[in-house]
Amino acid sequence: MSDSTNKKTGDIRWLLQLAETKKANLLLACLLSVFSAALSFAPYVCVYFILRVILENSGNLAGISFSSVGIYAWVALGTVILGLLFSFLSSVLSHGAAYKILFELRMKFAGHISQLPMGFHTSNSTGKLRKLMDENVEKLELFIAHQLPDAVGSLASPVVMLVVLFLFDWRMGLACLVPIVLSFMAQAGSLANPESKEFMESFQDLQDKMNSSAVEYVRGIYVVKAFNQTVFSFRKFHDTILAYKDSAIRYTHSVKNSYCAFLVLLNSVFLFLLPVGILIGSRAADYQAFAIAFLFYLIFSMGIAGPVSKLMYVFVQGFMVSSSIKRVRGVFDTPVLSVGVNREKPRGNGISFEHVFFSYNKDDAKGTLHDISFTAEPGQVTALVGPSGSGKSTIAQLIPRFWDIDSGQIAIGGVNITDIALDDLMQSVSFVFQDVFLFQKSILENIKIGNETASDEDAVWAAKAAMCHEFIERLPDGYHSVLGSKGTYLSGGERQRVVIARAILKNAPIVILDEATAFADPENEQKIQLALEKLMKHKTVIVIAHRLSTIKNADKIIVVDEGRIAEQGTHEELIRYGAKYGHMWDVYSKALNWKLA
Ligand SMILES: Nc1ncnc2c1ncn2[C@@H]1O[C@H](COP(=O)(O)OP(=O)(O)OP(=O)(O)O)[C@@H](O)[C@H]1O
Repeated sequence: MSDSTNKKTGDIRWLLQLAETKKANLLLACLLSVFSAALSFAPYVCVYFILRVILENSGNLAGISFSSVGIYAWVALGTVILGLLFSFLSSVLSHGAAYKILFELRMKFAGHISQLPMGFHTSNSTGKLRKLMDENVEKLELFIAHQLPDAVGSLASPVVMLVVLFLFDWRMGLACLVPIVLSFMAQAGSLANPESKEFMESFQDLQDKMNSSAVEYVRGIYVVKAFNQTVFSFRKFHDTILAYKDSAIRYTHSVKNSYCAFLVLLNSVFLFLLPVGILIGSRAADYQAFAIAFLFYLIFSMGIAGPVSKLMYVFVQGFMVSSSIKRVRGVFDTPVLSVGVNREKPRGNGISFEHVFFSYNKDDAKGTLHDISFTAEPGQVTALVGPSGSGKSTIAQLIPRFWDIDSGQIAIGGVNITDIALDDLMQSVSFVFQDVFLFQKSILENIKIGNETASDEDAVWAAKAAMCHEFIERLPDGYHSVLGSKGTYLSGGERQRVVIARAILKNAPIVILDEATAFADPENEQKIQLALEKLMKHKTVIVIAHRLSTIKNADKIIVVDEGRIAEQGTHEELIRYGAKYGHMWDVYSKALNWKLA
């Protein structure tokens, strides 16, 4: 689905390709909708025949065969019931197909975005992605379940309507057709209006912006409250709402004339039919035949506006849905991280960086990392130190391919990481971030994210190893306590240890710790350190730490400065060398003494 070959395919066709197994159901739903639309005109034809029976016997009402009138009446009733039944069945089939497609689409969407590089996520806000996954995908459901059968039915309606219009008197049929064509022209003018086109395109952009700023506002509510900001002082949110409102008002103004003309013309069939009818009537040789036809067209003209309005509605919705499809498809068309054709499994757990160059912004000649080369051996701790912004986290994040490098090579167990299947790569690496993220699920489930096939006993074992067991047992529902409910709130240090338990359960051979103990208090830090020791045992460990005391005993210390490796060695070697690390250690030791003094 994400193949570039699909790019050329029409958006609606792309959506229909998703239907796959449900194609037959959708086809049948559309067919039933066509039957239902065609049957909606049948009662009018029956009315014509009833009128004919009545008027042909107008001089002698007693001679009217009520059995033939009754048949037409029953046929009319039967077609109405059958039409409703077809419409109902069509709706059942299309809804069934739509929900199946919706489910598959959401699953594929979630799977796809998890395989996209981090760059995609940093340039697409959470609010925008939420809207895409939620509202835009929902619109596709609306389209498949309602608009698609309606559209097919609505397209069939004018054809049947044309046939019926010219069935009894082409001149009166033409008189009814003229306002319909004129109303179409008026509406087509509005759809072709550059302003309305621009609105259709910008409509979703503005909604996206409103969503993103709403999510940002809610996420930043701590800052808003701490600095006593009001809703209106949160300018971005406020401005996006205003931009949306302005755009909607401008659009309404731009289409109001053509839309009013469309409605007025569509409902003015009488205005065209009456003079034509009078003219024909005044010259009619067979007045009775004329009267029957005229009465028929007068009645039929009342049923014209409904299907035509529906057709227009379907057109407008088609515009909207195609914009939604474009957006969802845009995400699917974003290439996932590529894996070489010769997929290999790592032949060990050592990590090597060879002349790695990387830049977040490909247009920035300065770059972020330059010529990074080092190895991290299995069973050893390799520490990355250096000033803030020097590139330590970036180096660590390149290992699980959060980003792809520009040149050079990163290998695990001698295999280029781009040749390792993403699942294998993810299985090889555990990442413990400074920013802890826990899902609003039970603690047990949060730990089991590390290894979904693990048993509950294993998860409890991991929690014990990560020094979590004690505080989890004290929670209202123990391991089944859902975070954020019934007063289940964890401190920063406790959250950190749950994340370590998750990593212990995952038992990946490579462990990356990004400032894992940065904000812990001494008691928590000791517990976290004990938990980390269990996690790090016999693993290839990469540690990023500001506090040099925590990495003093590392097997290798790599000093990063302005995106380059300045020096590397053990603590003693680097102190003896007396350059950057020596200076950092001096400053750090003085700061420690200063704090104690
Ligand atoms: N997602 C990103 N997009 C663009 N630039 C980024 C991104 N993340 C980091 N950078 C930039 O890359 C450089 C290195 O950042 P990085 O986070 O790797 O440094 P660090 O040494 O880990 O810093 P710290 O110790 O403060 O966490 C910085 O200039 C930073 O602004």
